[in-house]
Amino acid sequence: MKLSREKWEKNFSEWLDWVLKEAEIYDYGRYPVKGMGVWMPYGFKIRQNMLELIRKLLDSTGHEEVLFPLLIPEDLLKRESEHIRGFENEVYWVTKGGSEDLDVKLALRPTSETSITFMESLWIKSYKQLPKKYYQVVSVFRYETKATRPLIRLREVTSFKEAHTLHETYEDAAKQVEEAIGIYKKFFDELGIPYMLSKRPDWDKFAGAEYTIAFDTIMPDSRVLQIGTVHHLGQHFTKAFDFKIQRKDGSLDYPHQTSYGISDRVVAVLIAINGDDHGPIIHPSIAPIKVVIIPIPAKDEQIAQKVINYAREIAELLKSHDITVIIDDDMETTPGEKFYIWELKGVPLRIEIGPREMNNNTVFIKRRDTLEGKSVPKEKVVEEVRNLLDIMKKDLRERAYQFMRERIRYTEDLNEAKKILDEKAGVVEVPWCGENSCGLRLEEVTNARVLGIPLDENKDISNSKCIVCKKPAMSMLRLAKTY
Ligand SMILES: Nc1ncnc2c1ncn2[C@@H]1O[C@H](COS(=O)(=O)NC(=O)[C@@H](N)CS)[C@@H](O)[C@H]1O
Ligand SMILES: [Zn+2]
Repeated sequence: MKLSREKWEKNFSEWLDWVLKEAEIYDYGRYPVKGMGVWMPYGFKIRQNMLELIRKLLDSTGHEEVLFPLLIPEDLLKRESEHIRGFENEVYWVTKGGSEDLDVKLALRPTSETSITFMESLWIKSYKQLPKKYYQVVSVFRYETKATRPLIRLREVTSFKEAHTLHETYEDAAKQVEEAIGIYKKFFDELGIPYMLSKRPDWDKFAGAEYTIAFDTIMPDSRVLQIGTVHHLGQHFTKAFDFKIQRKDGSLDYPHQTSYGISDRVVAVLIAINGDDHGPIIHPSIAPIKVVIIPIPAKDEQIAQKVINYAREIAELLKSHDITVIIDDDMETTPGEKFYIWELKGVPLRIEIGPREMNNNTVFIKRRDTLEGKSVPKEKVVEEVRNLLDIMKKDLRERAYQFMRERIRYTEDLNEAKKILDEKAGVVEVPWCGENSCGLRLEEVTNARVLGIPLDENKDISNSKCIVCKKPAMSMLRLAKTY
């Protein structure tokens, strides 16, 4: 059975606002600072489970978690010229302490390359200490001037996981970029989040990077959201900090760096990616509640109490097998109202228990994604719940990938590219000569953003012509309407 996705697709931003508030995930728009919201308990748990997953992946690949100060002195932040040029319009400054003016302006970190490189230059002297792979999970602050949106475009990015690595050579750092891409692939795959991998064009790489590789996904409104980025920073920051190490051959040289980050956006995608008009479907990997048990009351008091006792038995059984479950035995609400709220919270499985289930020693299990249900004998409930959660993981991922694939189109006709992006958004792939001028021209003509060169597919374009200048195409180029 397919639930309607009318609202979800046609009015996605209203749908997201409605879900975040009604499901008590994240309260946005009422806290009296623009671009800053409040994680409420249920949402906080989803966020914690998501961060636990990325921490596991980083800790198991030699990364060490650290914590750097929030405030970065002006001269440090401005040390790398490209970096500050890219961020200067987005930096929040602290200029007073109490009633005193500070003699040095302090930035609220927009990201931490400068503070981390500065400290590394005091800690690291030799290639023997390399590679170093640090990460931190912090708030970063960016005075975003484009429309702020809950989780998607914040001014306080509260779940910013930034990794910063240090290497002897350019090649070592390039290998680290590949490792980081692998880690993010595992992370998004485990969460069932579909992604495209593109190398950003030179004019849109991270400020202070050699190159940027980005993970993008297509949201329900068919606009593209950048959900993670990996940057090769070369020696940009180590040169700016005059930070040299002794190399294997005894010479002194600036080490090479990478950095890679994800943010609250991952939670926004998790909530949105498999939603329908009843609400989100929280992926079983990070759902705080895997199963909600809803007792169906009987008229007779006696029987109603027995049903609740039987439901509690089932709950204990699931809990004893480490399945997070809750019983909604609130006598004030009807089963229908309970179905509504728990579908809105996106709990993957629901177990309905009435007098019939109690008498037959069965339970009735319903999937949140298809709302299909089936009766299961009590002794099979643990096995069946585990089995259904695994099936849902697979189905949710496939359904999300199908949604994304349908919105990637290829064309060699500039007008058609413009038409597609205007009418359907999504992603358009076109043959490109590799000249930046043609890429920038494309953005102008289509009023869309170049995502970059695809790294996850190689369509044969050997005899295609650049969609702008008709010279032989060197590669494909992706364009999209983005957040
Ligand atoms: N204002 C924002 N609100 C929510 N998420 C954001 C915001 N700005 C960036 N992000 C997310 O954070 C990720 C990393 O940000 S970034 O600028 O691309 N890269 C860095 O800051 C590098 N220092 C790597 S951590 C982006 O890919 C994007 O998914
Ligand atoms: Zn061209």
